[in-house]
Amino acid sequence: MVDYIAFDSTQALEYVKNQTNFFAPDAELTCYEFGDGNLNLVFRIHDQQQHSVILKQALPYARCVGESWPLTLDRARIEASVLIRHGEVCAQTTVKVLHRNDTLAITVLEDLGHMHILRGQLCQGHTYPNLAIDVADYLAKTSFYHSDFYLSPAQKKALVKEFTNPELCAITEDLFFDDPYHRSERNNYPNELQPHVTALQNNSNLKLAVAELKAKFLSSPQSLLHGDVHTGSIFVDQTNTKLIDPEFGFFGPIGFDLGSFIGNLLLNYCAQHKRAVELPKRRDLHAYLLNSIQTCVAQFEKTWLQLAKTQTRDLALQAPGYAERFINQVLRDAYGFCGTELIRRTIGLAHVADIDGIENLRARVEVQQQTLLLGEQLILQAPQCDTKEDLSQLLLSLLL
Ligand SMILES: Nc1ncnc2c1ncn2[C@@H]1O[C@H](COP(=O)(O)OP(=O)(O)O)[C@@H](O)[C@H]1O
Ligand SMILES: CSC[C@H]1O[C@H](OP(=O)(O)O)[C@H](O)[C@@H]1O
Repeated sequence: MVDYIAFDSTQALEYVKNQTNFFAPDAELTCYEFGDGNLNLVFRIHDQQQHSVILKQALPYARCVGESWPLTLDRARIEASVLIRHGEVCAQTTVKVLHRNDTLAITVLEDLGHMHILRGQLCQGHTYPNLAIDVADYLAKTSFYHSDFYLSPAQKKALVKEFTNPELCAITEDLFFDDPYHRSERNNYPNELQPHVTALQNNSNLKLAVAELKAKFLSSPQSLLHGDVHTGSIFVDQTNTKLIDPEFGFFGPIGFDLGSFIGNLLLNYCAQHKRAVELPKRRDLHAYLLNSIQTCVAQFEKTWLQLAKTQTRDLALQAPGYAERFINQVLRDAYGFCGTELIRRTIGLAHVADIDGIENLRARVEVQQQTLLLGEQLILQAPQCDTKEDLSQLLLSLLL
């Protein structure tokens, strides 16, 4: 067995040439690294006929920080395994794994280069008609089929063990639930925002509500999550949607993935206020984003309940009304987690291009104030909402 080494482009090319059979033996191959995420290397290897594959390799540290932030290579095993499992229940929206090598922390993936990363597209004002339904379908199927409703207790427990992901979960625990609410060296925001950050960090009701959400994240192994459903982890075109990058996957609260997704749509919604977008176009984008959130939540709930009605295997969980009660709580959780995504992307370590791309400082700070306030109110008020209609009303009232 070859020990781990971090590849350069030549080594990535040699690996694909010698250890896989994607290309003919005499193919003339080219390789380059183009990863732009926070954590890993991403290489594209292609021949002269436009056939290509992606080789993703984990580094023993977080790429965005460097060797001072060591990070487990096991994340490559988690990522490939989540993709395979999610692909088994929702192939249409999951990037295909073509090859894996857990020792080298390598996953070879289908190349989605003909599609686009959603975040950049939304920033440019492009819209995708199937996005909301596709993401809802992915979230409903992947979460239902890995939950206690479907798996036997023994299967579920074995999977919870297989997908224990302590180091990556610790990043989420720190960045979502701790750093923004305390002084932390990792926090990152302009001085102009300090009064708002101070108010947020002194809000004891907010901290209590965040504690509830963190406790849920720490100890609710409801299903196998993607763990990082932001708009930079979604490839889109006018017909298809593909999720990538589930290295933060673990058994956690189902609402976390849905909340992260709608949080990222809302970050873009708020940023559109200050982009150089003319009013009619901005209204259209806002309507599209709001409609996508509502459609995604409604479709997620509908698909989940249909699956629960027809495919629940656990006897007690078949009790009439239980699935409805369960999914209602998942939606409340989702809006709360959505609030934590809004806040951590505004003042925490990892920002989003939607906001950071606004060049004018005053305009950017105004958007940051809005995302902080929206996040705060969602976290505080979602637990009081009884139905998805109440949650939707809450969101609409906060966006007025
Ligand atoms: N299957 C793929 N096809 C094409 N490009 C990809 C693929 N997977 C990743 N990429 C590119 O690499 C970038 C970083 O990938 P990502 O999985 O998000 O890395 P990280 O884990 O470091 O965040 C993506 O933004 C995208 O541009
Ligand atoms: C130091 S990890 C910060 C942040 O990065 C991850 O996103 P990605 O790897 O897709 O860029 C994840 O959201 C983490 O919270």
